[in-house]
Amino acid sequence: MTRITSISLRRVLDSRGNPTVEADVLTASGGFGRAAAPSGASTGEYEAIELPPTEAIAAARRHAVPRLVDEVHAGNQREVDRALRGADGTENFSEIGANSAVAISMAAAKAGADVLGAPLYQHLGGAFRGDNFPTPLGNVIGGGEHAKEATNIQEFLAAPVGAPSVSEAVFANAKVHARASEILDERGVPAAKGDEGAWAPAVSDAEAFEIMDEAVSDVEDELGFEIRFGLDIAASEMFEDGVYHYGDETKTTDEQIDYVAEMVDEYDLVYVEDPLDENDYEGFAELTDRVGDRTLICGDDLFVTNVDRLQDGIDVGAANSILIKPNQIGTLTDAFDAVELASRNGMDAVISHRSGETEDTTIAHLAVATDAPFIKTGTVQGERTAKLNELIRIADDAV
Ligand SMILES: C=C(OP(=O)(O)O)C(=O)O
Ligand SMILES: [Mg+2]
Repeated sequence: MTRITSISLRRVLDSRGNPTVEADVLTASGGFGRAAAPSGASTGEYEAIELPPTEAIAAARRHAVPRLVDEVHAGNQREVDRALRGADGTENFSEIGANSAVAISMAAAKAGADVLGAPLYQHLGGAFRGDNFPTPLGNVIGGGEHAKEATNIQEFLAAPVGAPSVSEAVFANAKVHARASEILDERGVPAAKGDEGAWAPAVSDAEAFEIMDEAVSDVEDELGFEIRFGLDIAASEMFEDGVYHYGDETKTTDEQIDYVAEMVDEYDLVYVEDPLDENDYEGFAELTDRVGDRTLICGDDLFVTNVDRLQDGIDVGAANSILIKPNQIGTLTDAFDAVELASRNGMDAVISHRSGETEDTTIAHLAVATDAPFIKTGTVQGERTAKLNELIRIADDAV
């Protein structure tokens, strides 16, 4: 029933105005799935390879489509993803591009769900999923690779951990985003927006901490449930010549660990992603040892959704959570394997968007299917609200 009968690939626009790969998958019984690849700006050194979309599409048509059409079943995700890996033949999808691979992998999952008449999260996660919902981590203030002349730290993320429902959490983040804008106005600081819709003011990191703290407290008081915040430091982007660069200032690794540990305690941070360089497993382990009992230390560029890198991290105690971005590794199967390895080792798996996105909503379903404690998918802006609104629909049983 779910035998794949056709795959179409095309270039569509992403949120930065760049082309990306979109895939349509059709099955023998009329099942249909469509998905598009996202794209990172602060990419990890060890991510699977994103090819220019025209090349990725041509290579996938030549190598992958013949191995999939009439050969595999969209309902059998491992079969689909094994065929994609076989067609590519490299470790990092450098032949067909992780962008083509992930678009086909996700479109096949949707086609499989369509045949079953089930929501994607149920197809991916089973009948026992859908009672728990991830807390959205909302990017409110940011800079780094996502905006020029703004904070050094890439993302300041609101985390409405006490929200009674996913819908109230989503609206709480939007209120924190709006309140941050008012505080910036009060301080006379103009702010454009970065790639993910976060405010990108020309303020120091110290001032951004203060603004975030105030915005979160104000909205917490107004709504009456706990809201905390977290960070994506994206430290690999700051690391050069053995030190971390904060504008004109630098920090050694020991100073960086002390700084992050101090911020965790001063601001009661609930989440810290990539506090250290992507090659510094030891530094991650030291920081996790110091503050991992009271916050999530999450590896994004560190693990790149890759089970081998995750296993290396588990072996030395680096981080207590992993960020899952399907396009970092190329298929849903690989992403699920990373989630499973993490959870078998007592680590949380946080599902994430990329800074370049489309209206695709797969990650909302993935977060529910994997019982993720958090999903990182922005706060406002159409390509971000697409996922947040889908979460609201999933909770409402309206997908
Ligand atoms: C979402 C992120 O940014 P990008 O997609 O640019 O890697 C991130 O670093 O977590
Ligand atoms: Mg990151």
